[in-house]
Amino acid sequence: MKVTIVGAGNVGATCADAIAYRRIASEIVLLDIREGFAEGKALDIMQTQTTLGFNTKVSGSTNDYSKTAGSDVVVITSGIPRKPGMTREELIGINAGIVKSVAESLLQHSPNAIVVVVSNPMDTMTYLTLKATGLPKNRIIGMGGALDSSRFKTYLSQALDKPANDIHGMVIGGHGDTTMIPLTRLAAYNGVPVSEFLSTERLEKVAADTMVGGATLTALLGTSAWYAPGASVAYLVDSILNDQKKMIPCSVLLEGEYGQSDICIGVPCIIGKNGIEKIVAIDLNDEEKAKFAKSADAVRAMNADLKSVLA
Ligand SMILES: NC(=O)C1=CN([C@@H]2O[C@H](COP(=O)(O)OP(=O)(O)OC[C@H]3O[C@@H](n4cnc5c(N)ncnc54)[C@H](O)[C@@H]3O)[C@@H](O)[C@H]2O)C=CC1
Ligand SMILES: O=C([O-])CC(=O)C(=O)O
Repeated sequence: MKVTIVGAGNVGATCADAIAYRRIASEIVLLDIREGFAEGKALDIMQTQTTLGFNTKVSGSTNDYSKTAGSDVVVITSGIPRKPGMTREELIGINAGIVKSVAESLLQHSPNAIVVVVSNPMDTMTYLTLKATGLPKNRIIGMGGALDSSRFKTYLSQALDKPANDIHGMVIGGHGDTTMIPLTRLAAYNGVPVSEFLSTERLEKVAADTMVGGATLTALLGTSAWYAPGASVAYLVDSILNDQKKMIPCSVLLEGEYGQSDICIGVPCIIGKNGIEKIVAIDLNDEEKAKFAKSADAVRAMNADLKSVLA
């Protein structure tokens, strides 16, 4: 199976590294506009083959899309990351044009690919990709919920002082500092609701830390994060290529689900060889429903800014 990753920067290269190391694909192409950059990252990853023990072929390309031909999955990480103090939404002006042209170029060479959108503001870029390409909704997947949920579980594991892999939890809604909805009511430690172990105040702190998880890292690093984002993309690509049918919160076009239409936003999805195979309707309580409606309003407002790019 062949995976192309556009953008060989922090997130794209980390994603390629994780996919190669975990033997998720047989071939990976990294593509970037920066002369020689993707080739360099690919060569560096290839030189870990014998020490890490994988045989995935990784190659780089400077903007030559013919090398990406016949990809099963394409991942879009091209564009600028935020700097400390910025929101993801502020990136729309530069990233919208990049994401649209990259999506179109990718599909010319891989017309049957499933597209994973990572560039921010991710929900808006997912909607843009859907509108610009006209692909069916199952083939356009926005990656944000997998990452936000992994941060949520990390913060829960720290609060509980229990192993992260014994914890289940999901974050739905927009992939933004104020639009994420960590579902604390449904989070569990080995099947037991986390509210049995943590006070309401502690759970509220976990939720608040999760929502600003990306901003916290951006302040610490001077640019946004890459290890957890790259690993989250690999996790999603694994579920697609190996038809794992994992339930992963992803940004997907809603057509009435969760009371919303004509918007891409994070909801739990079954991810398999056809991309989004099912949107899972979970029974939200009134408070969660209200938060989801508010999150959707904010995400929808951003889509309005795409008018000039989509014209
Ligand atoms: N959805 C999510 O959960 C996450 C999204 N992101 C987003 O991913 C994007 C990438 O972040 P980083 O990798 O940290 O940035 P980066 O700056 O390290 O890498 C971006 C790469 O894109 C390349 N690029 C720019 N325009 C291009 C084009 N037209 N064609 C091909 N390549 C092009 C650049 O040369 C650069 O190498 C940002 O928009 C960031 O906000 C980052 C982390 C998580
Ligand atoms: O915070 C950012 O800008 C990058 C991102 O989406 C994340 O790490 O969640």
